[in-house]
Amino acid sequence: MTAYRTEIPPDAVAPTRHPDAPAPGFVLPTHYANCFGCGPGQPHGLHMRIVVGEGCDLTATFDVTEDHQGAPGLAHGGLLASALDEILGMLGHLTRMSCVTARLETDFRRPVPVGTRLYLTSRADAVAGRKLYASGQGHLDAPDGPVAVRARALFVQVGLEHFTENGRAAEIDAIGRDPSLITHIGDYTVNP
Ligand SMILES: CCCCCCCC(=O)SCCNC(=O)CCNC(=O)[C@H](O)C(C)(C)COP(=O)(O)OP(=O)(O)OC[C@H]1O[C@@H](n2cnc3c(N)ncnc32)[C@H](O)[C@@H]1OP(=O)(O)O
Repeated sequence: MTAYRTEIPPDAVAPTRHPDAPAPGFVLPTHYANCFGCGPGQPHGLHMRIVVGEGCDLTATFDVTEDHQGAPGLAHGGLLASALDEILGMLGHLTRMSCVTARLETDFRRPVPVGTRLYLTSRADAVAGRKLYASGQGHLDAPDGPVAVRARALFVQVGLEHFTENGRAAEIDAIGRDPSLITHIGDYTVNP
């Protein structure tokens, strides 16, 4: 059997949904206007609409367009991995862990034609210190459609300095001039 580096370690615990996490059904706003996964500022981005679930889980849709092609009429695999990365990363809204992706393992099970609406799910599986283990999948054209892509991921919790010290100054400064580029939910923002 394959040994995954995203295998959950024995000292991990079940994730806890934060008491102030958004309610089930809440549509998460983009966390950053220029995010490729969810931002409106990216004309060819994924424009994902991510909805809070009942537990530590999320659902989303992603419409695959001609801008997302890898082979003729088919979605690029890296973009499908990006969609999973986005819905997995947004789980931090529920656990209130500001995380970045450390590892993302993706299985591509079926081709995804242009014109497909991909129904994505993600859930937090376990937490071990700063590490959040999560998994997700994408279904073709219906929430219970065939699984086309699935992933397991490890996210690592970071502080705000991860973004302010590593991000390009132009974009960090732009947020200083226009704070609405990043979105807070109540008193909280996941990142940047
Ligand atoms: C709302 C937001 C939605 C956004 C969705 C999209 C999210 C993204 O795509 S984020 C962008 C892509 N990711 C990145 O740029 C991250 C780049 N990597 C880094 O900055 C660093 O390597 C970082 C922060 C992950 C870890 O560095 P650091 O803070 O020094 O911690 P480090 O001690 O190395 O690792 C912490 C733990 O994670 C483990 N770990 C780190 N990387 C990996 C890995 N790739 N595989 C397995 N384990 C890992 C370490 O072994 C360590 O485990 P333990 O605590 O048991 O010793």
